[in-house]
Amino acid sequence: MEQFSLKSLKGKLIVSCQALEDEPLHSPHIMSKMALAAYQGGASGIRANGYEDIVAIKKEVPLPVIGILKKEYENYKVFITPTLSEVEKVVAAGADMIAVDATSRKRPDGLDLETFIKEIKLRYKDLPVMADISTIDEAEKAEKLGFDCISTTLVGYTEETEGQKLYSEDFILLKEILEKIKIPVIAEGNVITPEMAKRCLEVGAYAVVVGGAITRPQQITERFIELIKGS
Ligand SMILES: CC(=O)N[C@H](C=O)[C@@H](O)[C@H](O)[C@H](O)COP(=O)(O)O
Repeated sequence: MEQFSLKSLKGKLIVSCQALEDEPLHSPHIMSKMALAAYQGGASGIRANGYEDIVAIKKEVPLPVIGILKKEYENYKVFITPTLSEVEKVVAAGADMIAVDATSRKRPDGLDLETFIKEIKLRYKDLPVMADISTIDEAEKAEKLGFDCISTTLVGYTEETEGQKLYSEDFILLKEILEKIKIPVIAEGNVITPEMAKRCLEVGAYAVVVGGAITRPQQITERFIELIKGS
């Protein structure tokens, strides 16, 4: 595959293919087939978690992979590619871009975000790095620190943004971030319908990531159940 360029994702759908250990579809083989299905459906990129899943997906589809490694450290809330050790594994797996937690929360290795991104850029000069954020302040900081793009992945998943959904008030937070940020802003998190994905792009998102609504059948089933119960 030719050298990855972020431009290939402009205006496009990225499908997140993830199943954690406690989920029924947890398996690199299954995730690689999910990625293949997403590819056949027209996805332009894949977001994937963990060394084995990334390796399997890279073998299965000719699409760029945004790699992460979710790891929980005791007493820390940061879990998406939290330290350089996880970064190293995601890069070794062959990810075309990596995504890391870029919130203002404390990191398990004690590095501040500035040192963390500097170190990543020093070690992997040409590797694009996506900042997973939850607030406008975090997006602004990430842009200043030299991240290549922003993703709204953590909106609603930090203390500060608890209860918030990306789609709240017709994507108001996304619009506010877009007003302030010049680097590409990717809409991600709780985009659960094709209409919502379209709306993200309409308001100016560079690309849109959809996960559970495509690749987590338990979530899809729950949505049906929620609607039909009581009928
Ligand atoms: C908060 C968190 O852990 N987000 C993760 C980040 O990689 C994934 O579990 C999500 O599936 C992904 O962000 C896409 O979002 P959604 O599945 O809502 O379309």
